Amino acid sequence: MVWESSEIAGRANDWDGEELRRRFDQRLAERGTVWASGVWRYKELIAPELPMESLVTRGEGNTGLYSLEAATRYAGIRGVAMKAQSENPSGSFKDNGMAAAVSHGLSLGKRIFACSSTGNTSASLAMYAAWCGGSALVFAPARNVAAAKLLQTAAFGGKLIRFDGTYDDGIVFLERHAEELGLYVCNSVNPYRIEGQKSIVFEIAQNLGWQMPDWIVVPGGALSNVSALGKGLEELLAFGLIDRLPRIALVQAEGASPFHRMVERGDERLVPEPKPYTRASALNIGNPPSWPKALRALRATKGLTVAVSDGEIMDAKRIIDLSGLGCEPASAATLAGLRKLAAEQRIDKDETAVCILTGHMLKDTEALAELYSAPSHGEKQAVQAEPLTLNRVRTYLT
Ligand SMILES: Cc1ncc(COP(=O)(O)O)c(C=O)c1O
Ligand SMILES: N[C@@H](CCOP(=O)(O)O)C(=O)O
Repeated sequence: MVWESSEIAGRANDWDGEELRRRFDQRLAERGTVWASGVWRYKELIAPELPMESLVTRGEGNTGLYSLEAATRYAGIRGVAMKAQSENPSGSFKDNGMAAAVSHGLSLGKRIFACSSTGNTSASLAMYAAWCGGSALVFAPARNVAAAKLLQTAAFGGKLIRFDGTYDDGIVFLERHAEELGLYVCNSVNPYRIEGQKSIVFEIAQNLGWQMPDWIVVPGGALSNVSALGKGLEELLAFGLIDRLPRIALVQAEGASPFHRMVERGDERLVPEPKPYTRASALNIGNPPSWPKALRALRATKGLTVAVSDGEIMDAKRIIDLSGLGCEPASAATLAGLRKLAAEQRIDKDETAVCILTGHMLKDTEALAELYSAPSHGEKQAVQAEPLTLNRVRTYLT
């Protein structure tokens, strides 16, 4: 069973917030056990019904929360911190939700897990499937995906089926055929993905001594993450673990922004984008399945949406990369969006924000090549085999 927020809130009396806080703090020290997982530490709020023996963990979560001076200056607000989900074992935020979905599948006796993916969901799924001795079947678009993510998926033993179409087409296929094929679907249409991903805001709250920033900024594609973070925040408040809700800012890429357009127009229904395209390939999604949940999250937190161009995304990525943290393009949409929202005075200069850095910089090596392989310091070719001389080195110090 998966609880809806209202049911969770209704059960708030079953657990005392103080007692939960004490347990969660105590479990931080339990290294080497399942409680050390940044997901299962919060089991009571994620999947209380799952038997302990079906819980899978690769030590997901426990990711860093970093204040970034350069990002703060770039956004032009009081303070910006980055929650580095890139530090997860497969290198993206997907691990938080995938640990929960695969554990639920195992509890039902499932062994063949499947997903449609632009590459991060599949890498995460393949990793957990391998870890628990199951197998992963992955549908991935033939174009506009980052090669490293699919190689990572294959390296974990995932079986890849590349197809002509987008993530959205893969989801439609799974909806039609998963049952007859005996596949356990681990996309974020699976509610356990959302339950697991809530732990990202649980960790932020715990990290900050149960005080929240003014804003949580998240990139949006399929809209699973914004839905999960909104649900998690509502639950933290219902259990008395935090005393006020931060607002959510959802950032989409202009070429794949059907949800932002819907919110901007005040529509009640999402009109899918048939040919989504953005350089931030993880966000190439035109028909996000979780849009009703995302709308709820936005309303509950008095949130807002914004769309940014690929140029703005890549510019913000440089700031994050050169700060020493690094991320893939989709994650940099957060900082690009924050800067735009501050410039438009929709976010106050005196406010603070935590951006969810969803994926590791090595996930998209094509983006790294685009941004950084250009010759620097007047050298014709950075990789040319020139002799190493003092004069040459000095040009790099100017
Ligand atoms: C790195 C990265 N960032 C952001 C997103 C978007 O998250 P969501 O699809 O949950 O909206 C994805 C893909 O889902 C992703 O892989
Ligand atoms: N970027 C995602 C696409 C969304 O997938 P889902 O896990 O929310 O279904 C990916 O990495 O595939």
